[in-house]
Amino acid sequence: MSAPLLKVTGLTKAFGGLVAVDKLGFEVAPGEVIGLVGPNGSGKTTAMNLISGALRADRGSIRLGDAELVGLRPDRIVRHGVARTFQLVRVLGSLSCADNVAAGLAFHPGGAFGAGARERIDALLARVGLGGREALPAGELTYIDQKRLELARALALAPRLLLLDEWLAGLNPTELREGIALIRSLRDEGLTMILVEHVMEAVHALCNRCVVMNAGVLLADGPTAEVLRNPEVVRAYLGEDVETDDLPPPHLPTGEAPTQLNLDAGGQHA
Ligand SMILES: Nc1ncnc2c1ncn2[C@@H]1O[C@H](COP(=O)(O)OP(=O)(O)OP(=O)(O)O)[C@@H](O)[C@H]1O
Repeated sequence: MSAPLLKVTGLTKAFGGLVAVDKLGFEVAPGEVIGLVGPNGSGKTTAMNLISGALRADRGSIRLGDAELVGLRPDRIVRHGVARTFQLVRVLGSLSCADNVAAGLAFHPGGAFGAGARERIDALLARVGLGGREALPAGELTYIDQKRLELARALALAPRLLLLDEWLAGLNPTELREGIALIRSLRDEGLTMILVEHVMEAVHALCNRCVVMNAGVLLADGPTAEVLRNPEVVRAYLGEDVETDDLPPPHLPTGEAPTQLNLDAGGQHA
């Protein structure tokens, strides 16, 4: 494997007595797209927040290339090349779609402003399927289109590492297919990504490798199909009393309704 782009070591974050991320370690190679998966509350979003600097680690190291990110402010981490989307979309609702993307471009290392940014904004909006909506206030977009806009804003930062927190959640089957195709096109261009995702169809389609967390700790790290078949991983998702022979196949034909392994559904496979 080539030198990792991202190397996380001993990463730890507690909220009071709850250790949300506990000595987490994993690597991501340049151009790799990994799935960061695990049951609800296992620490995935906290790990993303630590990498993007929204939260400060108690201990451990996050290296992006030669740079140590722990201790840096989020805006510094952006300048090192980390961009993200949020589990609950955060767009600037009163600003136009174009201005939302312009806000991302302004933080791009080297910056891009005014007329010079116009072409890039239009291209980014078209890229995520929002061509022609430049002037529309972001708050008037549907939730799914706000997700697209948030992705365009993240891409405006020209990231080296893109963190997508459940970007494909809540899409209908057609939107999911489009969403997967869009992420795949970014992957084909060599963008390194971490996908926190419960939609297993997307994980199988996009991630060669998965890192699985459970109760803050790393449970498994390996090829996607193998890891998601791992009985320990299955038990973590579905509970101790599940017969692993009864499990759904690790791969679904494209076009089926999205499969979600989700403990919110009372331990059911929803
Ligand atoms: N700011 C916070 N303050 C206190 N506890 C928190 C905070 N953020 C997360 N937690 C707790 O840390 C644990 C891990 O949460 P986290 O959101 O990282 O899990 P997750 O794997 O992303 O879950 P989900 O799949 O449901 O999004 C949970 O028990 C959660 O309640």
